[in-house]
Amino acid sequence: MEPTTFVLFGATGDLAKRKIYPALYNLFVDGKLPQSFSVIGLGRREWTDESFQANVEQSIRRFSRREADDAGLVKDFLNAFRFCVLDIGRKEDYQKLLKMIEQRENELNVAPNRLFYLSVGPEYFETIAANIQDSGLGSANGWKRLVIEKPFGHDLQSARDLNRNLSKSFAEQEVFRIDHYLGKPMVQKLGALQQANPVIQALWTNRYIANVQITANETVGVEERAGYYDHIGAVRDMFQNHLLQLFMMTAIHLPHDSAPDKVRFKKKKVMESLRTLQKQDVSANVIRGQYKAGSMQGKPVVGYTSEPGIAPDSMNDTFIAAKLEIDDSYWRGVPFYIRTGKRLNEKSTRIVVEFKEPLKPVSSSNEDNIAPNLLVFDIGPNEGITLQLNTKDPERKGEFKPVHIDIDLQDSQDNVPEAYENLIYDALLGDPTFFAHWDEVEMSWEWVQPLLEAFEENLVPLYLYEAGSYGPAESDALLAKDGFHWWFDAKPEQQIPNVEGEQQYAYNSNH
Ligand SMILES: NC(=O)C1=CN([C@@H]2O[C@H](COP(=O)(O)OP(=O)(O)OC[C@H]3O[C@@H](n4cnc5c(N)ncnc54)[C@H](OP(=O)(O)O)[C@@H]3O)[C@@H](O)[C@H]2O)C=CC1
Ligand SMILES: O=C1O[C@H](COP(=O)(O)O)[C@@H](O)[C@H](O)[C@H]1O
Repeated sequence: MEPTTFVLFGATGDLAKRKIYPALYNLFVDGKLPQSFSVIGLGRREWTDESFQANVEQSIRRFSRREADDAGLVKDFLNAFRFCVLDIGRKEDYQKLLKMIEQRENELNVAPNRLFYLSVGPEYFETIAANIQDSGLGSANGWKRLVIEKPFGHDLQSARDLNRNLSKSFAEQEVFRIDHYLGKPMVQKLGALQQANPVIQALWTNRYIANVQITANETVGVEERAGYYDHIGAVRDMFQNHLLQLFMMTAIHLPHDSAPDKVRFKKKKVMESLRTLQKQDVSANVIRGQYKAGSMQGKPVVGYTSEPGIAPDSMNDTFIAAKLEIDDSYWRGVPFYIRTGKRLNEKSTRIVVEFKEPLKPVSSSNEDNIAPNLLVFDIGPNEGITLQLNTKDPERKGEFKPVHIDIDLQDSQDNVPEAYENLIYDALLGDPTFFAHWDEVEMSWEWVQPLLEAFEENLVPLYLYEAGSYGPAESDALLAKDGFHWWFDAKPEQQIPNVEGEQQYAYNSNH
């Protein structure tokens, strides 16, 4: 890996503390940082190198996956960190930064490869990019990269404006747009599972698949982020980015050679074939919800509009479910149901692929128990892959019963890199595969824009759902219209027959 100077805007902030420093430390322990590596932290706070290093040390002790108990190792790691007081709007501060970086590069005798990581509010992205360009920070004789956090725009127009402005200073191949769902280990495996398994490849079409369900349910409410969330809602916070990225990663058909350009090209193809919704069609295909008071794990919780900082008459969405259709030869006729929300019954991010049931039309009475084959990718909080098949139950007159084959990934999970580790590592390597290309971002906003307008104009009802439930009943009805239901919601009538204690096949992925 090439020598790199990691220039971190927002080095005193929450994201840096909780995610970036722990990720860097884990990479360091795993020998995945460049031999020659410096971090220059930036912020307005009057930190010194020493106070910066002390803050980083606290962060890695508290949040990193790898133990920070080897004093020598921790010292070596912290030695790479320097701090520069900088106000994003002050041009002269960038000259000071340039001198400091050049001095570090000279000390270490390394090429001026600079990775600028913007862990600051989106209102600063354009100013920072322009100042990097104007100050000469971006015109040294090495590579430069820009890593930016979400949100990338507030709607289609603002995203386009932002992109146009950033592209004055950074070319598309230099911009690494983080979507942390793309860094999740199971999401990174989706493509490989398809590429390396002809069985999956062969089944990945409308000939065999009845529908696909993508869920990202959360138990948390708005937390302390009222000011941010009340203007954003589930549609911008999760759906436009994370959920549509999961959708693309599920629907792509990958060639064996998965060079970054190919993956991105295939994702773009999916978005190009995605049937667009007109504003007036949104309410038939999209369910908008907001949580009301309820209970979470037996404890009462307030409704969204009673949360601190939220207007009592807020119409903001804390839940969204949508039916998407892809108009290409692979997926025509296969609905993709996508949902996400806060204050739901459980934290789970999951993709369920439900297969068609060719046996059903010729079934006799003892086949009533036949459940569809399902392929389930659990993305979080636990990773796993499960295949639901049917077998015969010798104790019940040979009735059919479903069994689960669990691909048990638990043993190997203790040391699985976290999303930010994967993404920072890729950014250091310059591998853009798991970052959002502008085309994907733009097409996601294009699809979402009619939803934003329909929400704004109240063309879509806002359904209230009880905190601790699985969202509004209308989200169930969205699937019921097509003869389907959400899998794995703990509603008794929708549960698959209990297979506990019955024959199960467990394969450890290490075997
Ligand atoms: N926190 C999280 O879990 C997540 C955050 N994000 C995104 O990451 C970004 C950062 O979030 P987060 O760390 O939570 O935010 P914080 O509010 O905790 O930190 C903001 C950072 O920006 C710096 N900053 C603000 N204004 C200026 C300025 N004028 N000049 C220089 N530095 C400035 C602050 O430094 P100082 O005060 O020292 O000037 C601070 O380091 C945001 O875009 C957020 O949306 C994305 C996903 C998750
Ligand atoms: O980006 C965001 O993601 C989190 C959920 O992330 P996860 O990795 O815990 O699934 C969400 O809580 C937050 O509102 C959103 O901004």
